[in-house]
Amino acid sequence: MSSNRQIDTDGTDSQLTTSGETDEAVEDAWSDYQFEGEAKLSVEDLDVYYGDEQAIQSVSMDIPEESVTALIGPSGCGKSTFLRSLNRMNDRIGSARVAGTVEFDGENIYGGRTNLVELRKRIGMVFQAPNPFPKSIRDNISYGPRKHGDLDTSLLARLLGRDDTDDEDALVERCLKQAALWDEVNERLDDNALGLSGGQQQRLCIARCLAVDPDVILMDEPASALDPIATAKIEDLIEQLAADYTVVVVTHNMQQAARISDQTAVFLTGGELVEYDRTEKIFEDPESQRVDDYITGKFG
Ligand SMILES: Nc1ncnc2c1ncn2[C@@H]1O[C@H](COP(=O)(O)OP(=O)(O)OP(=O)(O)O)[C@@H](O)[C@H]1O
Repeated sequence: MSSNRQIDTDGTDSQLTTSGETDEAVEDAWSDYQFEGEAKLSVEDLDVYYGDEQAIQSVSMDIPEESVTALIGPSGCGKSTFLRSLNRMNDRIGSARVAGTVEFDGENIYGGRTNLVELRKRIGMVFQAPNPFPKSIRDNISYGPRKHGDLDTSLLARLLGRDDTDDEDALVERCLKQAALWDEVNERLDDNALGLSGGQQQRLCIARCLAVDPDVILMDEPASALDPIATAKIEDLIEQLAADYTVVVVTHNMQQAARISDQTAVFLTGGELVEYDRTEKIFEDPESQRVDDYITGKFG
């Protein structure tokens, strides 16, 4: 990383990097966020590499249960990589290599015994672009539980008197209500999901994620492709979900992080976690000068 020396107004000198960030030694205390209650996820010394490139550097942080944690930082600082490492989605990228531990309810998900299907059922994911299946609204919800063997509405099940159609109806209604979509779609559950608006499709994807009963929902910029009204609905929904679920959300939108999250982690260039604290503290009185510069728009 190249840099230019500059003299700050307080007389100290510092380095300006090519990204516009001022070089500053990161203090561990800035990311040692203390909270009441249990950590749902506990990350310790996490490094992620793509080939020889390191995208996440020695990140440690505890994520409290039943709350919203926002991950913010400039483009390319590793937010999505970090998010994907929380349910081992990086395993799907051939060049990705992960070191360190991520404990989920006290169990290291990178230990040898992890069942990835079960892990991703309990730690679900919602992506930037809504990606419903090209199936009916109902089938989008029941697909996961059917696949996991929790719902059976087949002819054989009917013949054997073990038909779960009533359970399926109840599940579809519960999930669509939880995702604040029921009132808009309950008359057309058998219509193709691709006929919904972008915002409705994203809420359907959230409902689909809820259908397999997760504990944690990871969201990667879930509203960035949506208009302001659809975005507001997703933001309200995220806040409501935090009553029952642990939500971790990557966002480029700092106002959004400030509105919806309980705690905010700021990643900066090179995949470092620079500061992690209550959202109010991060936005009103951060410890790091670099975080202050980023929040006030001096770079990023
Ligand atoms: N599949 C991949 N293969 C190789 N390098 C990758 C891959 N995904 C991400 N990277 C690299 O890892 C670094 C972190 O990327 P990542 O997408 O995690 O950052 P980000 O903060 O989420 O960025 P953005 O805000 O632009 O989405 C970048 O240098 C990126 O080029």
